[in-house]
Amino acid sequence: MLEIYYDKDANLDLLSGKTIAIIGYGSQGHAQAQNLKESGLDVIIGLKEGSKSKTTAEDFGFEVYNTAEAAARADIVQLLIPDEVQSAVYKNDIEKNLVEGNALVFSHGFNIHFGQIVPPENVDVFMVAPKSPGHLVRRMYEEGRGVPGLLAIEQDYTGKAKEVGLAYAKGIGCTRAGVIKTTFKEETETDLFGEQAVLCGGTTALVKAGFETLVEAGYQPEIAYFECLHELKLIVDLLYEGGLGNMRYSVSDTAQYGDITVGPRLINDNVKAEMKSVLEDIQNGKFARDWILENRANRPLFNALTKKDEDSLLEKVGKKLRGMMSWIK
Ligand SMILES: NC(=O)C1=CN([C@@H]2O[C@H](COP(=O)(O)OP(=O)(O)OC[C@H]3O[C@@H](n4cnc5c(N)ncnc54)[C@H](OP(=O)(O)O)[C@@H]3O)[C@@H](O)[C@H]2O)C=CC1
Ligand SMILES: CC[C@](O)(C(C)=O)C(=O)O
Repeated sequence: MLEIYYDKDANLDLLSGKTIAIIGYGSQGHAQAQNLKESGLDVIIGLKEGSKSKTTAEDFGFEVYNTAEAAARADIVQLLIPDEVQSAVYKNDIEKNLVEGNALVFSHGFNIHFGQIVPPENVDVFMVAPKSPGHLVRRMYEEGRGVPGLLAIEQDYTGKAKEVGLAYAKGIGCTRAGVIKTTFKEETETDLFGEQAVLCGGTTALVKAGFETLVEAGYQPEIAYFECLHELKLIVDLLYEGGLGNMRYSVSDTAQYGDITVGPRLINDNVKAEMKSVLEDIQNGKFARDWILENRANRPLFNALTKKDEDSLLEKVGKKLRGMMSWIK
């Protein structure tokens, strides 16, 4: 049954007098730390020796410690470093500094769900996962808005993990938009599926295929870029604001006819069967194993495929055209 929580359901006072260590000051780390601080909470930052993020965190007024010391000083330790390094950092710096009744927090369930981190039984383990890139977690909070989030409780040693988790979600602004209760398994599998099949992988593959089809047919790359990438943002804004109906209200009837008759020719039963297979690889641990091994091998596939896209005509044309639009950072 759906459990969804808003500001009125969360009590920030549960976090007063507690020190929250944010480990990592990247996309999620800077956003969650800054939002929590502006929500009136006591936040410190934990970083590795020689971290590039140290000065940025200090410039915002944070006290920065090495990872182990930050964990030792905190009641609540939120791991916001990349998933692929969390297990080693946890083993080296965090595990020995957790004491009874502390909370270990995540924003994605990968390492708990796939057994890469096994916390002691005498701490709370929960997840507050914003459904948004970190920079928008921050921007929306600053604008008095918020992004939705998910809350999952893996261990409730203190008996207060859910209330503390909701307070944390309120501190970063997620209860303004709605926080849904889930499990580590559901968050991990749906998040990986979403980023692979739709949000990142599905979208970039669709954009590239559309751009290449037009360019290979002899059309100007700049027009193909505006059509297949630039305008996508404007269409997605309409979907975000009011669903399919809102987008279809704003586009021409000609576009809507093409949308409803031609879209399903492309995203057809074969694509859905492939999506199912992608989901199975997530559920059976194949994707997790591949990603862990890819990192142990120093990312040969990750680097080669990223470089190929960086060198593509789509990226070169986009850079040139965006350079003419001063409002795009
Ligand atoms: N990115 C996002 O928007 C989202 C992320 N998440 C989850 O949030 C968590 C954090 O992800 P994200 O914010 O993308 O992470 P980032 O890649 O942005 O994290 C960068 C930070 O981690 C530090 N770091 C990098 N490598 C190491 C290391 N080996 N040891 C110690 N510190 C290190 C960096 O230090 P330095 O500056 O020195 O390099 C920097 O402070 C993950 O669990 C992710 O799945 C969940 C929802 C969305
Ligand atoms: C879509 C990518 C994401 O899952 C996110 C921003 O929510 C991520 O892990 O970065």
